[in-house]
Amino acid sequence: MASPVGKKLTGLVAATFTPLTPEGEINLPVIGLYIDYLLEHQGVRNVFVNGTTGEGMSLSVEERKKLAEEWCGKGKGKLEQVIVHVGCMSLKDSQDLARHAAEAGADGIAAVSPSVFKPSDAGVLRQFLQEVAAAAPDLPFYYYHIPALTGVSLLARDVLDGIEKQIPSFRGLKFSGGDLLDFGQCVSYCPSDWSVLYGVDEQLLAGLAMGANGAVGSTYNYLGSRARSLLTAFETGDLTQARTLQFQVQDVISYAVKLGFDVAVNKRLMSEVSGLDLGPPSAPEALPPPPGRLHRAEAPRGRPAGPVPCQNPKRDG
Ligand SMILES: CC(=O)N[C@@H]([C@@H](O)[C@H](O)[C@H](O)CO)[C@@H](O)CC(=O)C(=O)O
Repeated sequence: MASPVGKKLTGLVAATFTPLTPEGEINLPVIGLYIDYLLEHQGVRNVFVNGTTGEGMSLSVEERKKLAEEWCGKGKGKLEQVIVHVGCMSLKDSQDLARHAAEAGADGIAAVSPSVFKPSDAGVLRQFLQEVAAAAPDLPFYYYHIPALTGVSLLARDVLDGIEKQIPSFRGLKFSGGDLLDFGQCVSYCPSDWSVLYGVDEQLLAGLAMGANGAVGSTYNYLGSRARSLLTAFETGDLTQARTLQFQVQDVISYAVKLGFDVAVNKRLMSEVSGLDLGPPSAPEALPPPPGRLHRAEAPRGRPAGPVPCQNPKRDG
């Protein structure tokens, strides 16, 4: 079992999609191929499973367990870190998933805030996170901050206040929001052995400038290679190149936004770029656009028509 003082989580982390059959059942055999694709074509060695992109909140606890087992089992010896998201509306389900992730061999767990009955203040949320983390005390624990989806408008910095005293296994957070004041305050609060991971892929460079140790995001599934180059350019001080690469990522994302960028469109984009059959989104997403649309529809304004500028092993070898 991994120790909470295990390797610091840095670099890119792909927030994985959940492969489904056309009937909506989880499609476990795709996961081994998915891992090979991330490693071989995107150079991404860390994954965040059952999060927003993975539609974790729309899956049953049993489905989430099977997915966690498959990612941990097939990723063993290949991936660097498998972080399993265990957040649920129910504390008991979250604890059950946390215990299960530890048994399955995860390298860390993360949890979002409950979002129907929302915590009234940061202390209440910290208490919830503490009770989840305590179910798997030997695993590094991360807070997953995504206010636009949870509707929980607490500052992440307030959630962090004194959290190390309540959660000895606490090792950082995934910050999926655009408030760079709050993000900077988190960076400044966190000790150097914690990981502060930024989660808005179109603004990664801003997150890095503010001190992010890495990034978790959906687009690193198919733009991972480009985003890695961005990280390298930033680390070597080549801001011009880093900005150019960020603009390219932004072009793809704003193109997808015009197609109604949601999990359905995002998943379809990943299927088309990777050649993996990830299937439909989980209900109740809108139906995805017809196959091929994402590659053949008009290009972003001012750019030549053609496929989105991603590496495509099916076409590019
Ligand atoms: C709202 C949302 O899904 N945000 C994504 C981003 O990667 C996002 O897709 C990207 O920045 C494009 O907007 C991640 O922050 C979410 C994530 O990492 C996850 O799936 O757990």
